[in-house]
This record gives sequence, structure tokens and C-alpha cells, in this order.
Amino acid sequence: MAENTLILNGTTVADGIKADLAARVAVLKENGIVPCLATILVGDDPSSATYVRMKGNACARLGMESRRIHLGAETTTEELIAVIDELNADDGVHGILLQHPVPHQIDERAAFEAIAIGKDVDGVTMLGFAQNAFGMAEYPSCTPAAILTILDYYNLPIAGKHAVVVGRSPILGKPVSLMLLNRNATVTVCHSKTEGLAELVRQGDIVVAAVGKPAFIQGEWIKDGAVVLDAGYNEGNIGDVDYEACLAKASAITPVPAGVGPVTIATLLKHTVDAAERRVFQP
Ligand SMILES: Nc1nc(=O)c2c([nH]1)NC[C@@H]1CN(c3ccc(C(=O)N[C@@H](CCC(=O)O)C(=O)O)cc3)C=[N+]21
Repeated sequence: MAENTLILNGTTVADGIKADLAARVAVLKENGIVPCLATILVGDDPSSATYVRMKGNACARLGMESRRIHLGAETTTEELIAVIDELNADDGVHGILLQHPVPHQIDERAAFEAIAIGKDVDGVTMLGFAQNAFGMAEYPSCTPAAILTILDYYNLPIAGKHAVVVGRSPILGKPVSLMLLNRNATVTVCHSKTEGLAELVRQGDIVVAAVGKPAFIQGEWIKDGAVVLDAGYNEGNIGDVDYEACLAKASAITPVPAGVGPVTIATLLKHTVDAAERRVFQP
């Protein structure tokens, strides 16, 4: 393989999504509505702050509104839920994103569950997850949805393929596994306790890296001609895939940066516009 590996350009995919959204935002504004995403950041983790800032900036560039809520590192679960309840009740807010991870004293699951289903544009609630598992979600988790959007944009087949997902987190590995299954892939889900990981990854026609360990997926693990999607976002903009080594084996691969990340953000904006349209056009 190697010579003609297709670089899956997430920036191009995201630009297409955002161009479509700009027209929809304009129509909403004619109807007196500015789509609004509320982002909640708890604590002072610098990379989380960067991602949240990128989400707010992306809203601004599209003429959308964003409310950035920044809570202290000592915030309790009750205080966080009280903030979420206020945003749930606020008609000016269409989508709510609670940035993961939150400080350890907070019950993150309880906080996610507090988000009203109609505003769960990030697909983090149990009901949103269950709807997604049945292929019926209005707002599937953004990074999993971004991965499927990239595959579809490049017309890469999913049905009948063996997809190997490395990682099983509630907003990434687990939902993307179910979404690939719903598209008729045969799915293997690997994780930190998996035995014989390299052998399993080697069977993948599609490999999704969602582990959270820099450059973890090795080139020797990649089957010749596999499609590799890197959903990792480690310190220093390093993905979960050993990029050069996997590039040499893959038929197509997402880089980091400019792969899955920008499509994740565009998906979040799209879901927020969807939510605003539902409020205006089907109240
Ligand atoms: N509730 C929740 N939902 C999330 O969707 C969520 C989250 N929590 N916590 C953290 C991760 C991470 N994440 C990223 C999104 C975009 C880029 C991204 O666009 N990165 C740029 C580069 C970043 C840079 O230039 O610094 C790129 O890949 O091109 C990265 C990371 C969303 N996450």
C-alpha cells in the first residue's frame, strides 16, 4: 500500500458542514432566533479550556451565540447540576455541552444526566445513548458521529467490514461501536483489559483509535489497506495513532490535527442549529 494513502481531511469535511449551517443560521435569524450553545468548563485544565474556547469561537464565526460558563475546580455535583438546571430552563439556550473530564469530586454521570434531552446536543445522557444505540438519536455523540460523517464523505464502505474499535468510553468508543454496528459493520471492541490486542487490530478493515494514549496504535498492527480513524487528542496535538507508521500501511487515515477534531466541532454546531430549528419550526 503506502504510496497512495488517502489523507482524510477533517477540515474540508467540517468546512462543508459549516457552509450548510451558515445558511440555516441566517434563516433562523430572520425568524428572530440566534442558535445558542452553552459550554460548561469545570476547573482549570488548560487543554479542556482550549477545546471549549474552540467550540465558542466556532459558534461566533457562524454567527451563533455561545454562553461560556466557567466553574471553579472545587465545584460540587449539586452546584454543577444547579447550573445545568438553569440552562435547561433558559429558552435562549438550545444546546448544552459539559466538557469532559470534570474534577474527581464531581459525579460526572449525574451531571450529564441533568442535561435535558432536548438540549443534549453532545449526546452524553443515558437516554441519548440509548436512542443512538437503536439508531434513533436526534443528537448522537459528536465524535462518533464525526467518524461516520468522515467515512461517508469519502464514500468508504462500512457494511460488511470488520471494524475494530480500541476504547470503550461512554461518549466515544462505546457509541461509535454501536453506530458502526447499526451500519452493518462487524464490530470488535477492544480496551485496556483486552488480550492479544495487536492480533485483533490486525483484523480490522476499519480501525478506530479512541484510547487516550499518545501514538499507541502501532504500524505493525494495521492490516494493509485498512482505514484508520484517530479520535485521540493528547497533549501536544498527538493522536492515539503512530501516524507515520500507520500511514505506511493504511489505504486512508485521519491526521491529528485536522482529522476527527474539526468534524467533531462542526457536528456539535450542527446539532445546536438542529435544536434551534426544532424549537422554532416545530414548537
Ligand atoms: N462533553 C465532551 N464532548 C466532547 O466532544 C469532548 C469533551 N467533552 N472533552 C474533550 C474532547 C476533545 N474534543 C476535541 C474536539 C475538537 C478538537 C480539535 O478540533 N482539535 C484540533 C486541533 C486543536 C488545536 O489546534 O489545538 C484538530 O484536531 O485539528 C480536539 C478535541 C472534544 N471533546
